[in-house]
Amino acid sequence: MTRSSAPGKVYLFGEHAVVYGEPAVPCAIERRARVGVQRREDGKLRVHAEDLSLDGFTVEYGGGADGQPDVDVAESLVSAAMGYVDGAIEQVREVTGEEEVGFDVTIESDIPLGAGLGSSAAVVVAAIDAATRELGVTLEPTEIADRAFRTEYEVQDGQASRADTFCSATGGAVRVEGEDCGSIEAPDLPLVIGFDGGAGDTGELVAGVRRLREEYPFAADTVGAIGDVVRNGEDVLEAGDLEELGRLMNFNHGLLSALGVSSRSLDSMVWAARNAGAYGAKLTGAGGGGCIVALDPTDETETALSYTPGCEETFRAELADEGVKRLE
Ligand SMILES: Nc1ncnc2c1ncn2[C@@H]1O[C@H](COP(=O)(O)OP(=O)(O)O)[C@@H](O)[C@H]1O
Ligand SMILES: C[C@@](O)(CCOP(=O)(O)O)CC(=O)O
Ligand SMILES: [Mg+2]
Repeated sequence: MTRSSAPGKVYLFGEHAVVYGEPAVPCAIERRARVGVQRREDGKLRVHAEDLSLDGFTVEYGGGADGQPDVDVAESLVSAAMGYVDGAIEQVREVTGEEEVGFDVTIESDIPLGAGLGSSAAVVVAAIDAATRELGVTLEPTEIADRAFRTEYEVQDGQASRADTFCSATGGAVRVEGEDCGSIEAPDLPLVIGFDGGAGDTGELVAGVRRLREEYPFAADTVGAIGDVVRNGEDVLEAGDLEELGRLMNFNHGLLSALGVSSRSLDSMVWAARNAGAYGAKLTGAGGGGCIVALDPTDETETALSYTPGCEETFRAELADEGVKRLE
């Protein structure tokens, strides 16, 4: 068994707009997905994902008579849930040249699913690293990031940026603009997360923004305005000015809201954080439901969020300096 872990992330700025070539700044956080992989001689792929919202299930497929998963839930649910792992293993087969190889894959994750903390990228990055090493191939984090991006790109129907996967593979704070990905310096950020217990469908939400952008020139301008906020934010981040950083995060949230990707519970949590004195707060990731990120060095935001209807969980997030990690 070969095991790897990879971190989730929050977006300080730039989600959605990054899909259209604007810059974005995600930061890796110490919540990880751990993936264990063991080679199988029969060419099948068997995935055990305890934490998946499908109630902990095991699927076996790839070598069966009809190639269908052997599991007693709707096919569409399984393919939605399995797309990322399946895609990661396809990348491993391609890069190692072992086209017929099978694996037992076990996934454990502290990252809520579909909540904007990048669980998909963390699972894909950790799976690619563990499975390639299981076959005796060690890839550089940038190569893992690239392969993981291709997986997200396919699962999200050709609508994905390199931001989540690069951030998860390399760790720390990163800046992504199109194919340009690099690490940046970030001060110690007092990140507080609020989670509404729900999830959004990344593919659907990205497609919704794309439609708006095609239909309304001012929606395209809104995407461009997010890019301007990010460009401003980069300088402010370098200067370590948390108050201004918070103001820009608030602005970024408003623009995302205009693009239709916020929700009632995300907005409630954002306002609870602001009223509690946070420097700023915004949704993180694809939106539709899931998590917000706020900046607050005091306990006020966490306390306020714990009393906010619609907020199921709140916690402080530490920046993860390390990206993909090789375990034992
Ligand atoms: N613990 C896990 N086990 C198996 N698959 C997972 C796990 N966590 C996430 N995934 C995959 O990632 C998908 C969620 O990704 P996505 O919709 O992009 O949201 P996010 O990346 O914000 O968490 C899940 O539907 C599933 O396919
Ligand atoms: C909306 C988007 O910018 C970020 C999605 O983040 P997440 O999967 O919700 O964590 C899509 C992308 O960059 O691929
Ligand atoms: Mg994702």
